[in-house]
This record gives sequence, structure tokens and C-alpha cells, in this order.
Amino acid sequence: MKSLYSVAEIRNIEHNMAESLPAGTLMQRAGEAAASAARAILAGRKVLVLAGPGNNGGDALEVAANLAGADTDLDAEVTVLYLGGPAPSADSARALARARASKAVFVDSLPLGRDWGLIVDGLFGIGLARPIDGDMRALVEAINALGRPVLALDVPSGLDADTGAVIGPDGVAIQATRTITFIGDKPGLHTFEGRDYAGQVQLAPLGIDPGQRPAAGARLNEPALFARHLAPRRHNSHKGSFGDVAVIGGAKGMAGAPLMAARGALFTGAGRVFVAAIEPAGAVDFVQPEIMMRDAQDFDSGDATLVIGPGMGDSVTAMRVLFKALEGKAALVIDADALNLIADSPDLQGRLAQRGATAIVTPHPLEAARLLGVTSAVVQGDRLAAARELASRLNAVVVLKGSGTVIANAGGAVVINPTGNAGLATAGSGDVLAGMCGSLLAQGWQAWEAAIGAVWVHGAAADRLVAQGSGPIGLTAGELPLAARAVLNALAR
Ligand SMILES: NC(=O)C1=CN([C@@H]2O[C@H](COP(=O)(O)OP(=O)(O)OC[C@H]3O[C@@H](n4cnc5c(N)ncnc54)[C@H](O)[C@@H]3O)[C@@H](O)[C@H]2O)[C@@H](O)CC1
Ligand SMILES: [K+]
Repeated sequence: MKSLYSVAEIRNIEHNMAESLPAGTLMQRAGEAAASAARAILAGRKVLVLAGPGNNGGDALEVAANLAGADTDLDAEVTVLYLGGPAPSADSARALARARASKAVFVDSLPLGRDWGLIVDGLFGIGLARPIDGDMRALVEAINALGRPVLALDVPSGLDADTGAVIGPDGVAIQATRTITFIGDKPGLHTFEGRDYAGQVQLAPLGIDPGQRPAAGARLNEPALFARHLAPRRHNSHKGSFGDVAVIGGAKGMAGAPLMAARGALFTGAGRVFVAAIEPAGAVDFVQPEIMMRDAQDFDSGDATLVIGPGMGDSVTAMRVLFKALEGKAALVIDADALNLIADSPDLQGRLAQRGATAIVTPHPLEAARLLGVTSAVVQGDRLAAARELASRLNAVVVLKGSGTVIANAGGAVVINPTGNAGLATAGSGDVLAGMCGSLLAQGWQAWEAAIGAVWVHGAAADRLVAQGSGPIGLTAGELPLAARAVLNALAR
């Protein structure tokens, strides 16, 4: 299980471990682990180590001592820019003495030149309490402008390890190539701006085995979390074995959105797929004639799983079919315009919350903001908290889309999705995702697993397309269903 620990949880673990280990042990282990990570990505002889005033700086000094120690076999020139205060912690003071005794050269301003084979970022870790400003800000900007490989210790300096936001207002953060994070992995490295600032994330548990760590409040999505639904299909199957999905949406001029959702459902294995259009645009979809076209006004969806909202608009008919869907017992995916209608209606919010946790809602940050009555900046500022709050208010599984999609349920479980890429930032990709959620629900998956499974597969489909050269630039949502089919079948095998 890939646990993600909040700063408070990490502090708690540190506190408990400190009592059973000799002083300085964890910092030494952090320094050793980071030094070997540094060796692995070194792109030249010169190493610049940035060491800040706290224990993150202490880790950096340990790295310098390891890379430039008398007994090292590494032929590197290590320069340390130490920005410590007058009273370092005992651990940091010990690390400082070790680094000063090594071959590392100490400087007090950023040396000229840009030929660093590696820059080690130990300015700030999880103790950063306010935006980086003044000379430190100028230093961070200068480092980022160099464009050299950067190994961040624990967290890229300036990034909030809980939220993935750059600590602001008006803050800056180090742009890392790789982040080696200590004790436990952290949510902020995997969502919002964290993906871009952290680069590749590597965990160094520092000898603390999982049994010594309490359960974390969040985790990274992985197929093991939904694997129990991935059984191979029985030979004696028929289309009724895999459920019906009905996509309700498609106001005037928006006929494509429900079709994208329908294709997402079809290619991930739903038995039969309908589009019930608010404004019927045609009797058949000639690209995908398997999809059955209906008129939402008089459509009887029977037991079908409903995906409601893509391109649905806000007409009286839209409102009426949404009301009916919320009244019904069918499993439900609520997306796009249906979310905006619900945001405007406390009555519909109440009905959704009362129908039991069989609904999946799939807002992007602005839709989530409308539902919560805040701005999208507030949602993005703490995506985990926003998803948790929404799941609890709506009594539903919430899929908060964006870089590092966050999935939360009313019981407080939170998962961050690691698959996917910038190619998904294109019209229609959300419709495909909603259809995929509906498809897995229709095939009997529980709402939670349908949501995390669909999000994982959807992202992996985009990754597959990029690996084949079909993105991220110009990746179209229409390509996702076929790629998702390949990913899902590979998982099922
Ligand atoms: N405590 C432990 O047992 C361990 C801690 N470790 C390291 O220690 C880090 C946490 O250390 P700290 O709690 O000392 O915190 P940090 O080193 O992250 O930073 C705190 C220091 O920065 C100063 N500061 C905060 N915001 C500032 C700002 N905007 N401008 C200028 N100065 C600012 C504080 O006054 C304090 O001196 C972790 O991220 C990790 O790298 C590791 O060595 C593993 C073990
Ligand atoms: K750092």
C-alpha cells in the first residue's frame, strides 16, 4: 500500500522514533539515502548543496559530508551554500561539523556559472511556515533559472507537503528534477502543483518499517485497490451480464459530450449503452452504431446505471430528468452541467445526500468550488480537504479532477491518482471519464472502486497514448476509450 502522510503524521512518527534511536540517526540516514540518490543522477563533477536554517538544511549538510568525505570514491567538487541561523539544532550542528571537516567548500553567495552537475535543495522541508521572500526568494528564482538537475530533499523548498500548493501568497518554490522524501511519502508531492515541482518522487523510509508507522490519512491509487473486480470474464457471458449504462445529456449544440461518455462506457465493457439526449441530434451515431440513441423526455432507463450531465445544459427538461434521476434507485454518476444544477439547489443537494452513497460525482475544480460555495483557488489550495468536505456533504464518492486527481468518500478515505498527463487537459476527456465510471458501476463494481478504477485506467490510457507518441500535445478525448480498453484488458489478464 502506498501511504501518503500529512506533515502532522510525519511529525508524530519522528517524535516516536526519536525516543528509540540515538540522536542524529534519522538525519544521518536521510543524508546517506540522499547522497546515493545524488550519485545516481549526477550529470557532471560539480555539486552545489543548498543548506537552509532548519533540519532540512541539516540533511543537506549530511549529503555534502557524504559526497565530499575523506573516504568517498566520488570524484566530485562539492560546494555548500549554507544559510543557517545562529542556533542550529543539535542534529544540524553535528551535520555542519561533519560537512566542514570534509572536502566540501563553503561559500556565502551563489557562485557564478551554471555548469552544476547537480544542485541539492536542502533550503526548507516540512517546516516552512511562510512564503519564501527576500534574499531566499531571489536565490530560489536564480536556481530555477539555471535549469540544472535538482535533487530536492524531502520536499521541493517552498512547496506545501500537505496540499501541493506553493506556500504563498506570492511564494516561490524550487523546481526539482527528483525529490527524495523521508520516512513516508506525502500528498503534496502528487497533486496540484506538486507534480510539476517535485519531478520524480523517491521514498527513503530511513529504516522505519511500515509496522512502525500508523495508518496514513491518504494513499496513492494503484490497481491493488480495485483488483478484486478485475476477474477474467466467464465464457458463458451475455450482454446482460455487464449491465446497461444510460448517458443523459446533450442539449442543443452539445451532442458530442454524451457520445464521448457513451464511448467511454462502451469501450470499458458495459453490456449496453444508451444516450438519452435532451435535444435528440440523430437516430444513430454512425461512428459508434452500438450506442442506442433515445430522447431524454420519454426515456425509461429501467435498471440502467445513469451518467447524467455531459453537455446537459440547464433547461427545464434538464432539471426534470436530473430530479427524476436523484429520486430513482439506480447507481449514478453526476458530471458537468448536472453538478452546476445541484450547486444552485440546496433541495437537490439534500436529495443527493439522502439517496445513500451509490453516487459518484466528478467535478473539476470550478464545479467543486460552486458546490462548496467557495472560489476555485480555495479548492485548489487544499484539494484533499475540498474533496473530503464535498464527499461528506453530498454523501457520495467525489472525484476532484486535475493534476493528481483526488478521490474521496463520505467515510473519509482519500486517494490521489498518479496516472495521467497534461494530454488529458482537453475537451471531452472528463466526459469519457464519467462514462467509464458508469461502465464499471454497471458491471457491479462498488462506487468507491468504480471511481478509483476508472480514474486510474483513464490516466493510464493517456499515458499509453503519450508513450506511443500520440500526446500530450494534441491528444484527443476520442482516442481515450480505445486506449482505456487496452489498459483494462491488460489489468484483467
Ligand atoms: N526531525 C526529524 O527527526 C527529521 C527531520 N528531517 C528533516 O527535517 C525537516 C524538517 O525540519 P525543520 O522542522 O527544522 O524545518 P525546515 O528545515 O523545513 O525549516 C524550518 C526552518 O526554516 C525557518 N523558516 C521557516 N519559514 C521560513 C521562511 N519563509 N523564510 C526563512 N526561514 C524560514 C524556520 O525558522 C526554521 O529555522 C524535514 O523536512 C526533513 O528534511 C530529516 O532529517 C529526518 C528526521
Ligand atoms: K527541500
